[in-house]
Amino acid sequence: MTWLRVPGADDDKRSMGVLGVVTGSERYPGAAVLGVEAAWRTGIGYVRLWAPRRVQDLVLARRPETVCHAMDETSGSVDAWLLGSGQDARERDPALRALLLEALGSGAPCIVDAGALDLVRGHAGPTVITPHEGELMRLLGLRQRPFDRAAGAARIAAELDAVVVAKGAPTHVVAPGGAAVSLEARTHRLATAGTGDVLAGVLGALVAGSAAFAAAGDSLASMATEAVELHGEAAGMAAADGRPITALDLAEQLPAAVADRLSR
Ligand SMILES: NC(=O)C1=CN([C@@H]2O[C@H](COP(=O)(O)OP(=O)(O)OC[C@H]3O[C@@H](n4cnc5c(N)ncnc54)[C@H](OP(=O)(O)O)[C@@H]3O)[C@@H](O)[C@H]2O)[C@@H](O)CC1
Ligand SMILES: Nc1ncnc2c1ncn2[C@@H]1O[C@H](COP(=O)(O)OP(=O)(O)O)[C@@H](O)[C@H]1O
Repeated sequence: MTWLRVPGADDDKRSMGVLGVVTGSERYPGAAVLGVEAAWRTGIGYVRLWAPRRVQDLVLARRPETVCHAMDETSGSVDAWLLGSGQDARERDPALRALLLEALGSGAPCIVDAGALDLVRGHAGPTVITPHEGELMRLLGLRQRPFDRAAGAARIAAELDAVVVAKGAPTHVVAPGGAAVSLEARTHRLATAGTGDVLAGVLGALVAGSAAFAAAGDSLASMATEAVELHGEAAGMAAADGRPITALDLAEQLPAAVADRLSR
């Protein structure tokens, strides 16, 4: 079973999924580059990015096929939203807040990361959140380690009615109803900055590509599981022979990981 889409004669760029992305900031522009790169490399048809000009310029330098919008442009049509990577809620301006709330309230599927996690309670559509351990602690109101990440993820999934991807080693994917899987990546070389931003982009591509025919419920947890698997497989390829990897190395291996999965 795979959520990866292979285009056919009847497909076009829009039918392959339109992902709306609101990520990056003046402080963390690179997170937008990484997420957008990962979405393209996973096989999405169309990526639309809302971001400050500097972030747009950096994304376009790497991925000129991305369609960029100013923060005050109306949202238009997207199949799914990717929100929050490379943002800090404490530094959020009113335009960004309005855009995030509009996306979360739109009813479209949302992937919510990092600096948008504090707004997730306003979500109207099927939603996945991707907290790392520190972000999960914040959502749980915990101040001290150790704690049970799997149990914490299950509590938050039920409370928020959202799929939780609790990143780490292992990564726990928990559906709101409690169904859970734990996934070990092929390599611990993932312990490097920006690899979570890449995961969010992979997930965005899978959800946007699949939203037309499967929006909600268990499907979303299954998409999240496949995204974590693909991410771990691409990492294994990038880290062949134990070599160090950067987040972009990982993103560059995504097409090979996709092809490998489709050939099985
Ligand atoms: N190139 C770019 O643009 C990049 C941009 N990025 C963006 O940067 C933003 C900030 O994200 P962030 O993760 O660096 O810090 P933040 O969310 O403030 O949390 C830190 C607190 O959580 C805790 N903590 C516990 N476990 C942890 C874990 N596994 N990983 C990290 N922290 C963990 C830790 O506690 P400690 O372990 O120190 O006790 C600390 O208290 C975010 O928008 C992200 O998308 C990054 O993706 C990098 C590349
Ligand atoms: N030791 C490890 N072994 C395997 N995977 C890891 C390890 N440390 C981190 N990861 C994975 O790397 C990614 C890091 O994401 P995150 O903490 O959000 O970093 P960033 O915000 O810098 O992108 C997650 O997918 C996480 O599961």
